[in-house]
Amino acid sequence: MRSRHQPRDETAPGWPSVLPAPLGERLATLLGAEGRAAWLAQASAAPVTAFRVNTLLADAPAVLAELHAAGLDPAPVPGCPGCFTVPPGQRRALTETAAVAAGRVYIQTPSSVLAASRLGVRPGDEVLDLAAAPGGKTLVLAAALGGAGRLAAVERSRPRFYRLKRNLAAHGAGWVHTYLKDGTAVGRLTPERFDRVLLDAPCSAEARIRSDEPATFADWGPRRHRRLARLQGRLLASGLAALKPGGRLLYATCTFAPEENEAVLDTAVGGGGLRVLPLGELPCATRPGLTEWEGRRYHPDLRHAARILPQGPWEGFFIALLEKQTRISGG
Ligand SMILES: C[S@@+](CC[C@H](N)C(=O)[O-])C[C@H]1O[C@@H](n2cnc3c(N)ncnc32)[C@H](O)[C@@H]1O
Repeated sequence: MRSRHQPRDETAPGWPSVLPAPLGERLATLLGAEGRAAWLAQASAAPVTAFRVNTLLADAPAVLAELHAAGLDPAPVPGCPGCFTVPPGQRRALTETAAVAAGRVYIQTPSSVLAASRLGVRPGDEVLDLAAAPGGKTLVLAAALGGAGRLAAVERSRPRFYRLKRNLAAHGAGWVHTYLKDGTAVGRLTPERFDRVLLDAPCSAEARIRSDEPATFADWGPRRHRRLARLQGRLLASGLAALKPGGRLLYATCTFAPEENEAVLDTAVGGGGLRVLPLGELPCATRPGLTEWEGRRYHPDLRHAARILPQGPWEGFFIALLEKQTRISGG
């Protein structure tokens, strides 16, 4: 099947004609020529098999011993504690291990683990995961709570909500409070309640495009960016409303589109009362958030956001950490 986007190979040498040509042009601008090549390599190959040891049920040395005994060769992902990869030929064997079946291992890209970790959940926090299914990041947040605090996970899609519940139960996180709900309503229902909010927003998933799976890019284009940006903006406003003053919200997507990232954040940050916090040193290749795109200027602090570049075990991601300012009492 051909994409409805007309290929223009002459403007993007080496770009497969099956993929939308404007996507190739945008990725070159957003990620650089090398970043686009790395994206294309990931889009054209089977995904790297990475996993996280689920510390709610097991610890890394025991799990590694178990996997070695099963004939697997896990290798650590530098800078992502508890994350490992297995060689490409071992994906199936990994999925068939007792460690996966019993929930000691969760197959997940390190970028996803990194995103959830950068929210900085502390034991005792009240935490909200506003778009939670299937629950990979909820599990990271649950582990960070260390048995203290409260975690609420919201999901709008009914089938995905039940998948989330099953996943949490199977991974020792059945205690997480789950809500089948539209996340855009949560801020109004629970204003200023949470210390930490994760918004892993529904997005156009440009980092998950596979050149041999037309469904992953069939709808790609400006109309989809605009539609998703409206939803992302409403979810972000809701998440921020649910945040206590002084609390933090981590905004993440697995897409590169500025319309779904900086533009969404710029609207919120422009409203005042928010800081975009530096993310600190990241263990993977990144590009800073944009402060300008296609003639539109964004808040200068959005440079503190990061695009994780597709490279090795790292999938493309966008992350930004926001802090809601505490109110200054009037004199
Ligand atoms: C990127 S996925 C989340 C992945 C998840 N955080 C993880 O790491 O496993 C986005 C999720 O948001 C859900 N979603 C979409 N619109 C929503 C809404 N209005 N309220 C709550 N969830 C929504 C989607 O069904 C999808 O499950």
